[in-house]
Amino acid sequence: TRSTRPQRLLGAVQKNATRGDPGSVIQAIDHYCRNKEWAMNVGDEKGCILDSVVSEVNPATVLELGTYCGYSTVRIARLLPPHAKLITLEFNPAVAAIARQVIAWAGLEDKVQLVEGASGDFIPRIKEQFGVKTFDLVFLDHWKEYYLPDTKLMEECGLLRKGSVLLADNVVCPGAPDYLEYVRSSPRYESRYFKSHLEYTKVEDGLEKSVFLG
Ligand SMILES: O=c1[nH]cnc2c(O)cc(-c3ccc(F)cc3)cc12
Ligand SMILES: [Mg+2]
Repeated sequence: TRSTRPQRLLGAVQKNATRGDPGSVIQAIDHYCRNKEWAMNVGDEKGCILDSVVSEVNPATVLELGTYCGYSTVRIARLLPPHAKLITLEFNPAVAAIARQVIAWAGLEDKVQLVEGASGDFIPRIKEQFGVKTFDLVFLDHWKEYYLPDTKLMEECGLLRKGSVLLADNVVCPGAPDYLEYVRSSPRYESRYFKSHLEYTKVEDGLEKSVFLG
Protein backbone atom coordinates (compact mmCIF):
# COMPACT_ATOMS: atom_id res chain seq x y z
CA THR A 1 0.00 0.00 0.00
CA ARG A 2 1.13 3.55 -0.75
CA SER A 3 3.17 5.29 1.94
CA THR A 4 1.77 8.31 3.76
CA ARG A 5 3.07 11.87 3.47
CA PRO A 6 4.51 11.77 7.02
CA GLN A 7 6.29 8.50 6.20
CA ARG A 8 7.82 10.05 3.09
CA LEU A 9 8.87 13.11 5.09
CA LEU A 10 10.59 10.84 7.66
CA GLY A 11 12.34 9.06 4.79
CA ALA A 12 13.74 12.38 3.58
CA VAL A 13 15.07 13.09 7.09
CA GLN A 14 16.71 9.67 7.39
CA LYS A 15 18.23 10.01 3.92
CA ASN A 16 19.43 13.63 4.08
CA ALA A 17 19.90 14.66 7.70
CA THR A 18 22.70 13.78 10.14
CA ARG A 19 21.69 11.96 13.34
CA GLY A 20 21.98 14.28 16.34
CA ASP A 21 22.06 17.41 14.19
CA PRO A 22 18.74 19.30 14.59
CA GLY A 23 19.71 21.93 12.00
CA SER A 24 20.16 19.27 9.33
CA VAL A 25 16.76 17.74 10.22
CA ILE A 26 15.08 21.15 9.81
CA GLN A 27 16.91 21.71 6.51
CA ALA A 28 16.02 18.26 5.17
CA ILE A 29 12.31 18.75 5.89
CA ASP A 30 12.19 22.25 4.42
CA HIS A 31 14.02 21.10 1.26
CA TYR A 32 11.70 18.12 0.83
CA CYS A 33 8.51 20.17 1.39
CA ARG A 34 9.61 23.04 -0.84
CA ASN A 35 10.86 20.88 -3.70
CA LYS A 36 9.07 17.56 -3.54
CA GLU A 37 5.86 17.55 -1.52
CA TRP A 38 4.15 20.32 0.49
CA ALA A 39 3.40 19.50 4.14
CA MET A 40 1.92 21.58 6.97
CA ASN A 41 5.12 22.28 8.92
CA VAL A 42 5.45 25.81 10.25
CA GLY A 43 8.29 26.06 7.70
CA ASP A 44 11.46 28.13 7.43
CA GLU A 45 10.01 31.65 7.15
CA LYS A 46 7.55 31.45 10.07
CA GLY A 47 10.09 29.14 11.74
CA CYS A 48 12.54 32.03 12.06
CA ILE A 49 9.85 34.08 13.84
CA LEU A 50 9.19 31.08 16.11
CA ASP A 51 12.93 30.85 16.83
CA SER A 52 13.10 34.53 17.80
CA VAL A 53 10.14 34.24 20.18
CA VAL A 54 11.58 31.06 21.79
CA SER A 55 14.97 32.76 22.23
CA GLU A 56 13.33 35.88 23.71
CA VAL A 57 11.16 33.89 26.17
CA ASN A 58 13.94 31.37 26.98
CA PRO A 59 11.25 29.08 28.42
CA ALA A 60 11.71 26.41 31.09
CA THR A 61 8.31 24.88 30.21
CA VAL A 62 6.78 24.75 26.73
CA LEU A 63 3.49 23.26 25.52
CA GLU A 64 3.03 22.57 21.81
CA LEU A 65 -0.48 21.73 20.62
CA GLY A 66 -0.18 19.89 17.32
CA THR A 67 3.08 17.99 16.79
CA TYR A 68 2.45 16.74 13.25
CA CYS A 69 5.84 15.36 12.08
CA GLY A 70 7.83 17.14 14.78
CA TYR A 71 9.35 19.91 12.66
CA SER A 72 8.43 22.76 15.05
CA THR A 73 9.11 20.46 18.01
CA VAL A 74 12.72 20.16 16.78
CA ARG A 75 12.90 23.92 16.05
CA ILE A 76 11.81 24.74 19.60
CA ALA A 77 13.67 21.98 21.48
CA ARG A 78 17.03 22.76 19.83
CA LEU A 79 16.88 26.26 21.40
CA LEU A 80 15.88 25.21 24.93
CA PRO A 81 18.23 25.51 27.91
CA PRO A 82 19.53 22.20 29.42
CA HIS A 83 16.75 21.30 31.92
CA ALA A 84 13.83 22.86 30.04
CA LYS A 85 10.90 20.63 29.09
CA LEU A 86 8.70 20.63 25.99
CA ILE A 87 5.41 18.74 26.10
CA THR A 88 3.92 18.25 22.64
CA LEU A 89 0.45 16.86 21.97
CA GLU A 90 -0.58 14.99 18.82
CA PHE A 91 -4.07 13.63 18.17
CA ASN A 92 -3.19 11.19 15.37
CA PRO A 93 -1.24 8.10 16.59
CA ALA A 94 0.23 7.28 13.15
CA VAL A 95 1.55 10.82 12.81
CA ALA A 96 2.83 10.79 16.42
CA ALA A 97 4.83 7.63 15.58
CA ILE A 98 6.57 9.53 12.75
CA ALA A 99 7.20 12.56 14.96
CA ARG A 100 8.89 10.39 17.61
CA GLN A 101 11.37 9.18 14.99
CA VAL A 102 12.04 12.68 13.64
CA ILE A 103 12.64 14.01 17.19
CA ALA A 104 14.92 11.02 17.91
CA TRP A 105 16.86 11.58 14.66
CA ALA A 106 17.53 15.14 15.83
CA GLY A 107 18.76 13.73 19.17
CA LEU A 108 16.23 15.77 21.16
CA GLU A 109 14.15 13.05 22.80
CA ASP A 110 15.44 13.96 26.29
CA LYS A 111 13.93 17.46 26.03
CA VAL A 112 10.62 16.39 24.52
CA GLN A 113 7.63 14.51 25.90
CA LEU A 114 5.25 13.58 23.10
CA VAL A 115 1.72 12.76 24.27
CA GLU A 116 -1.00 11.24 22.08
CA GLY A 117 -4.50 12.48 22.69
CA ALA A 118 -7.10 15.20 22.33
CA SER A 119 -6.26 18.64 23.74
CA GLY A 120 -9.63 18.99 25.49
CA ASP A 121 -9.02 15.78 27.45
CA PHE A 122 -5.32 16.39 27.99
CA ILE A 123 -5.14 20.01 29.17
CA PRO A 124 -7.06 19.46 32.44
CA ARG A 125 -4.72 16.58 33.34
CA ILE A 126 -1.38 18.26 32.69
CA LYS A 127 -0.76 19.60 36.22
CA GLU A 128 -1.26 16.29 38.01
CA GLN A 129 0.15 13.97 35.30
CA PHE A 130 3.17 16.00 34.19
CA GLY A 131 4.04 17.98 37.29
CA VAL A 132 3.89 21.25 35.38
CA LYS A 133 2.60 24.30 37.27
CA THR A 134 2.45 26.84 34.42
CA PHE A 135 3.80 27.17 30.87
CA ASP A 136 6.18 29.94 29.89
CA LEU A 137 5.38 29.39 26.21
CA VAL A 138 2.49 27.70 24.36
CA PHE A 139 2.69 27.09 20.58
CA LEU A 140 -0.79 26.58 19.10
CA ASP A 141 -0.55 24.70 15.83
CA HIS A 142 -3.21 22.01 15.97
CA TRP A 143 -6.69 22.80 14.67
CA LYS A 144 -7.98 26.38 14.28
CA GLU A 145 -11.38 25.51 15.81
CA TYR A 146 -9.66 24.51 19.06
CA TYR A 147 -7.40 27.55 19.49
CA LEU A 148 -10.00 29.55 21.42
CA PRO A 149 -11.61 26.79 23.54
CA ASP A 150 -8.18 25.40 24.45
CA THR A 151 -6.90 28.86 25.42
CA LYS A 152 -9.92 29.37 27.71
CA LEU A 153 -9.34 25.88 29.13
CA MET A 154 -5.66 26.66 29.85
CA GLU A 155 -6.75 29.85 31.64
CA GLU A 156 -9.35 27.95 33.69
CA CYS A 157 -6.85 25.20 34.59
CA GLY A 158 -4.35 27.80 35.86
CA LEU A 159 -1.73 26.79 33.30
CA LEU A 160 -0.92 30.40 32.36
CA ARG A 161 0.88 32.89 34.58
CA LYS A 162 1.53 36.64 34.25
CA GLY A 163 3.92 36.81 31.29
CA SER A 164 3.09 33.44 29.70
CA VAL A 165 3.39 33.74 25.91
CA LEU A 166 0.92 32.17 23.47
CA LEU A 167 2.18 31.88 19.88
CA ALA A 168 -0.42 30.77 17.35
CA ASP A 169 0.31 29.57 13.81
CA ASN A 170 -2.09 29.98 10.86
CA VAL A 171 -4.10 32.88 12.23
CA VAL A 172 -4.68 34.04 8.62
CA CYS A 173 -4.45 30.80 6.60
CA PRO A 174 -6.42 28.66 7.34
CA GLY A 175 -7.39 31.38 9.87
CA ALA A 176 -8.61 31.48 13.48
CA PRO A 177 -10.87 34.56 13.53
CA ASP A 178 -12.61 33.87 16.85
CA TYR A 179 -9.23 33.30 18.56
CA LEU A 180 -7.80 36.53 17.07
CA GLU A 181 -10.85 38.52 18.17
CA TYR A 182 -10.51 37.13 21.69
CA VAL A 183 -6.79 37.73 22.31
CA ARG A 184 -6.88 41.14 20.57
CA SER A 185 -9.90 42.47 22.50
CA SER A 186 -9.33 40.86 25.91
CA PRO A 187 -7.75 43.14 28.57
CA ARG A 188 -5.94 40.01 29.80
CA TYR A 189 -3.71 39.78 26.71
CA GLU A 190 -1.19 41.99 24.92
CA SER A 191 -1.30 40.71 21.33
CA ARG A 192 0.85 41.30 18.23
CA TYR A 193 0.69 39.94 14.67
CA PHE A 194 3.85 38.80 12.88
CA LYS A 195 3.03 38.89 9.16
CA SER A 196 4.57 36.11 7.10
CA HIS A 197 3.55 33.51 4.51
CA LEU A 198 1.95 30.08 4.53
CA GLU A 199 4.79 27.58 4.66
CA TYR A 200 6.57 27.07 1.31
CA THR A 201 4.12 29.41 -0.51
CA LYS A 202 3.52 33.08 -1.34
CA VAL A 203 0.10 33.06 0.36
CA GLU A 204 -0.18 35.39 3.36
CA ASP A 205 -0.22 33.86 6.81
CA GLY A 206 1.24 34.88 10.14
CA LEU A 207 1.82 34.16 13.80
CA GLU A 208 -0.06 35.91 16.62
CA LYS A 209 1.99 36.41 19.78
CA SER A 210 -0.14 37.07 22.87
CA VAL A 211 1.25 37.73 26.34
CA PHE A 212 -1.05 36.73 29.20
CA LEU A 213 -1.27 39.61 31.68
CA GLY A 214 -2.68 37.57 34.58
O1 LIG B 1 -4.52 21.93 10.16
C1 LIG B 1 -3.43 22.54 10.36
N1 LIG B 1 -2.84 22.45 11.58
C2 LIG B 1 -1.67 23.10 11.83
N2 LIG B 1 -1.03 23.84 10.93
C3 LIG B 1 -1.56 23.96 9.67
C4 LIG B 1 -0.88 24.71 8.69
O2 LIG B 1 0.31 25.29 9.06
C5 LIG B 1 -1.40 24.85 7.40
C6 LIG B 1 -2.62 24.24 7.08
C7 LIG B 1 -3.16 24.40 5.71
C8 LIG B 1 -3.10 25.64 5.08
C9 LIG B 1 -3.58 25.79 3.79
C10 LIG B 1 -4.14 24.70 3.14
F1 LIG B 1 -4.58 24.84 1.87
C11 LIG B 1 -4.22 23.46 3.75
C12 LIG B 1 -3.73 23.31 5.05
C13 LIG B 1 -3.29 23.47 8.03
C14 LIG B 1 -2.78 23.33 9.33
MG1 LIG C 1 0.55 25.35 11.22
